[in-house]
Amino acid sequence: MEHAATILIVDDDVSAVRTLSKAIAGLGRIFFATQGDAAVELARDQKPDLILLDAEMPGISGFEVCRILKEDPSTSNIPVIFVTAHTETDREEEGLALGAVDFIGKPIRPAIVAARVKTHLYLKLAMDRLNRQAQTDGMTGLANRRALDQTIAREWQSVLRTQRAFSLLLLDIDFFKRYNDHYGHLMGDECLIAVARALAGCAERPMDLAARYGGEEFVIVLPETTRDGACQVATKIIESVRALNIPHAASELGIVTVSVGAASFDADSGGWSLLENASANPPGLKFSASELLCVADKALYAAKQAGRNSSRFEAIEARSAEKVGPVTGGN
Ligand SMILES: Nc1nc2c(ncn2[C@@H]2O[C@H](COP(=O)(O)OP(=O)(O)OP(=O)(O)O)[C@@H](O)[C@H]2O)c(=O)[nH]1
Repeated sequence: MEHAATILIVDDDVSAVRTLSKAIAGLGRIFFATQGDAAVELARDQKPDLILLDAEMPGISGFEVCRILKEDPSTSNIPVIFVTAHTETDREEEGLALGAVDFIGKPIRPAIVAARVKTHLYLKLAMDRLNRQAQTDGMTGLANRRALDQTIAREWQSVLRTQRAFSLLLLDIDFFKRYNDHYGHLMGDECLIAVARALAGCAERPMDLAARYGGEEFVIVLPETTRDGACQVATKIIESVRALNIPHAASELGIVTVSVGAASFDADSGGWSLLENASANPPGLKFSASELLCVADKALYAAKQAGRNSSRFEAIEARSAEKVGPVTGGN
């Protein structure tokens, strides 16, 4: 859902803040800072949709604020408009070279400020919408494969840096071909959407990510989660899908079920010893996040072999699947 735009005004002159606020009233929620360091903090915390930034301020200058924000991946996409009395060409060039989208001269002309802010807010919100769409699976609303790959790559870097546990679940709807054949593809799509909704409800922590991997396969990314935690989520997923109680006349189980393969990179799963063997140098590590996904795939295969509607965990080194949690009934 689209949120109301937020605009940060940064100027050490309070009367300028007031004039700018008046000029852009009605275009979004406005908040302000009168110093550069407070502006950086607010931008990181609030992620405004646009910043009107005074170029000359005591302490950290507006140019320096812009440089800091553009170097930080969490704030680099926030458009910055410089507002300054120094409108010489070389100053303007310098500001634009730092990544600002526009340059407005003082004294402030309210109609010009409002028009430019409107344009840049429109572009920012449109870009946000496109980015969201590019990361979302159109049918289920879950993260798509691109978002999944990006998340895994980012989290994997964090695992190597912090040596925090990391787990992946790979899951697949049981006998889904038969479901499509029996009920038709439209009902198949409805089933995928319902299962996806159940999965989203199981990935509860803010850092968890539920994604559609492709077809009727899904992946749950569980950062900072050990093998025990991953196995608990796997069990919860199986129970949640069973609780949907979607009839599946072409399955021996009578209802739609899923099988889950779990893999973890943590102290118990041999992950840390792999890191140590890489002579404390992560680039030397002969193991990658995609290999962890292969381990989860092996575990999923084992769950399918064992009769479906269940989860299996596979350790990195031993590569022998173990049953991770009893799933009662229907099996
Ligand atoms: N309706 C629908 N079906 C899809 C979609 N994506 C993949 N499928 C179907 O999912 C089915 C997957 O079949 P299989 O890979 O043989 O797996 P399965 O029948 O679930 O069998 P097991 O995984 O062994 O339990 C195929 O029939 C695909 O056509 C989709 O977006 N919508």
